[in-house]
Amino acid sequence: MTRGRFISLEGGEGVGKSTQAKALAAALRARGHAVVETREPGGSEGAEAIRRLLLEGSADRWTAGAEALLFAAARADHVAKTIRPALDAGSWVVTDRFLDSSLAYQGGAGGISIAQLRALHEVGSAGLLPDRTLLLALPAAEAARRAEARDRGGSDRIGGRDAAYHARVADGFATLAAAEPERFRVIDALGEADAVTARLIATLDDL
Ligand SMILES: Nc1ncnc2c1ncn2[C@@H]1O[C@H](COP(=O)(O)OP(=O)(O)OP(=O)(O)O)[C@@H](O)[C@H]1O
Ligand SMILES: Cc1cn([C@H]2C[C@H](O)[C@@H](COP(=O)(O)O)O2)c(=O)[nH]c1=O
Repeated sequence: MTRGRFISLEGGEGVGKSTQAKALAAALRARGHAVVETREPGGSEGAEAIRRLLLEGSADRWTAGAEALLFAAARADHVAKTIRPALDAGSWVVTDRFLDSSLAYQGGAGGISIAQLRALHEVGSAGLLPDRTLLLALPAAEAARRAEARDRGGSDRIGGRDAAYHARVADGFATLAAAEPERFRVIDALGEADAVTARLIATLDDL
């Protein structure tokens, strides 16, 4: 059995990852692939329970270190219970966020070192990386407009952090993409959703 392909969608709040994860999974299925569509934090029973701990409650519920550990623990369960079994069965896996979200949010924006976050990922998930990471790029004002129209002021613990935090997240993603051009593709997320999906699909030809 040929191992499946592992694709992650990344980017800040409101850039269209969830919309595009669904559309990309549908487009891959239409091409005859078995596809598992998943998300982080979450994607397995244990990780969905940790998601609630991470995204609900007061802003100061966790220290920065505890938050990083919880994301790594959720990812370890997600990888063991959902991602690796699907890849081993030959399915494509499309995930809405993965390790790079921890590197950009808890690392670039939150102050935990990238080396420590990668070490946690090594312990929890044996360092598994996507075959391709699609970073959706959108001007901050448009991303905020879309997120606001969707959430109507009711954002979660992390989405509700201030604009300076989210600007550091965006810078963190850009730095990660520049450092790993083989794995990352930066996709213009402006325009109609269908046009964005076509851009995403075009970056997967070699896989
Ligand atoms: N190409 C698009 N043009 C206009 N609106 C869009 C487009 N893609 C998605 N949206 C809308 O923007 C909002 C945010 O999209 P979505 O939830 O997919 O983003 P996200 O990156 O997953 O956000 P978050 O990380 O905050 O959950 C949704 O209301 C969605 O319907
Ligand atoms: C995986 C991951 C996520 N986050 C943050 C990013 C968002 O604010 C939330 C998830 O919400 P979404 O609507 O499902 O995108 O969690 C993070 O800070 N670190 C991570 O590793």
